[in-house]
Amino acid sequence: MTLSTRGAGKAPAVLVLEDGRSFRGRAYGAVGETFGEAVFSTGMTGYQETLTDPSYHRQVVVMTAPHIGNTGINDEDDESGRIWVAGYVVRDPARIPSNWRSRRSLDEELLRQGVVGISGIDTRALTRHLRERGAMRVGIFSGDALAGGALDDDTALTARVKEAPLMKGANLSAEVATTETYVVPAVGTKRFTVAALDLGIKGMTPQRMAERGIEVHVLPATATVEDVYAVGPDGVFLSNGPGDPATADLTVVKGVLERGTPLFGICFGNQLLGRALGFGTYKLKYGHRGINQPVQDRSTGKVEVTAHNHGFAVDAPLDRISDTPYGRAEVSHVCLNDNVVEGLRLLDRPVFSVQYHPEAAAGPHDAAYLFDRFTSLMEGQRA
Ligand SMILES: NC(=O)CC[C@H](N)C(=O)O
Repeated sequence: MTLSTRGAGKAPAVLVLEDGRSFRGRAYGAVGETFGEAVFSTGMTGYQETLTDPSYHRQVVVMTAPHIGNTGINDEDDESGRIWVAGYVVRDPARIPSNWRSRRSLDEELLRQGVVGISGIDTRALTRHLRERGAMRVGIFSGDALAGGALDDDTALTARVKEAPLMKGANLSAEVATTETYVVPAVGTKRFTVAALDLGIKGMTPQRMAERGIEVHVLPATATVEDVYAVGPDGVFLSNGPGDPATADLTVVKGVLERGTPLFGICFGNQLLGRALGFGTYKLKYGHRGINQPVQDRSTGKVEVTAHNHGFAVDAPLDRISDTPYGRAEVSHVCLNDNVVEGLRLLDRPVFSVQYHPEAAAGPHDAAYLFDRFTSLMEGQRA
C-alpha cells in the first residue's frame, strides 16, 4: 500500500475518485499511494477510535469536520492494535496538538503506521459529491506515486483506482479478527459467560460487557458452533466488522438461533442476524458514519443519539411483524434521518441486535442500555 514512510511535509498529493473527480492537496501522514472505498464520517471528535475501528478496513475516510488532530494521539483510546483505515482525508489538520493525554501528533502516528493521507482539500465538496453520487472507490497518491507527470494525469490515475477491489462482495472479517481466543475477565463478581464472535470487534465492546459482570471469551471469526458452546456460554455476541454481510458464513448464527441461546449482535452482527432470519442486506448509497445519528427505539419510543459506521443495511419491513424460520421478528430500532433499519428483535426467542455502536467509543452513551438488555435476557434464561 505505502511506498515510502518519509515525512510527508508539504509534498503535493492528489485524491482521485473512480468517476474521475479529483482533488489536489498536500500529503498527510505517510507518502505513497493507497486505494479503498471513499466514505465520510461526520464525527467532530473521536478520530482515534475511528482510525482504529477494524470495520474501516479497506475504507478511505473523509472527515467532514475541518479541524482534525487537535487532541493528538494518546495511549488509551485505540480500539484495536493498529490503524485500520486505508487512507485518511482531512481539510485542515492541527499543526500543534494540545491535550493532557496527547503523546504524539496524528500526522506522526499516520506516518509511523504507514497510512497515506491527504490534507488541504475541500472536504465539503468531496462529501457533497459522495452524497450525491454514492460511496465509490478512491485513490490517494503522493511522492513517487506521482513521478513522471502523474500528478496531472487524472486519466491514468482514475484507471488505477478502478482496478481496486469493490466493497460489495468483500469478505474481510478474517483479515482483521483475532486468530486466538482470548478472555476479558468480568469486573467484580462474575455473573455470566459470553462467547463473542470477533468479526472485527472494537476493544471497548468486551469492556462494556465485563463492566456488567460478564466474562467475555472473544473467539476468532472462523470459530465453529462447537467452539462457541465449548465456552459454556450464557449468551452469544456477534461483533461489528468490515466487508459485505452477504459474503459471511451464517452457520454459527443459525446454530445459536436453533438452540435458543440469548444472542446480541451489533452492526455487522445485526446484518448477519438479519440474513440468518431470511432478510436481505443491501448497500446504502453513502452509509452512516459518525457519532450523531438519531435512532428511535420503537419499544419505548425514546430517541437516542448514537455512533454509526455502516455502509450496508438490513432490508426488513418496518410496518409489520415478519415470520422467520426462528419465529416472529420485528424491526426494533429505526434511523430517524432516513428510516433505515437500525435494530431487530425476535418475539419468541431472547435474540436482538442493533445496526450501530452501543459501546460508544467514541460516542454518546445513550445506547448503553442495550448491554443491560442483554444481561436481562441471560438472567431470564436462568430463571
Ligand atoms: N461497523 C460495522 O460493523 C460495519 C458493517 C458492514 N461492514 C457495513 O459497512 O455495513
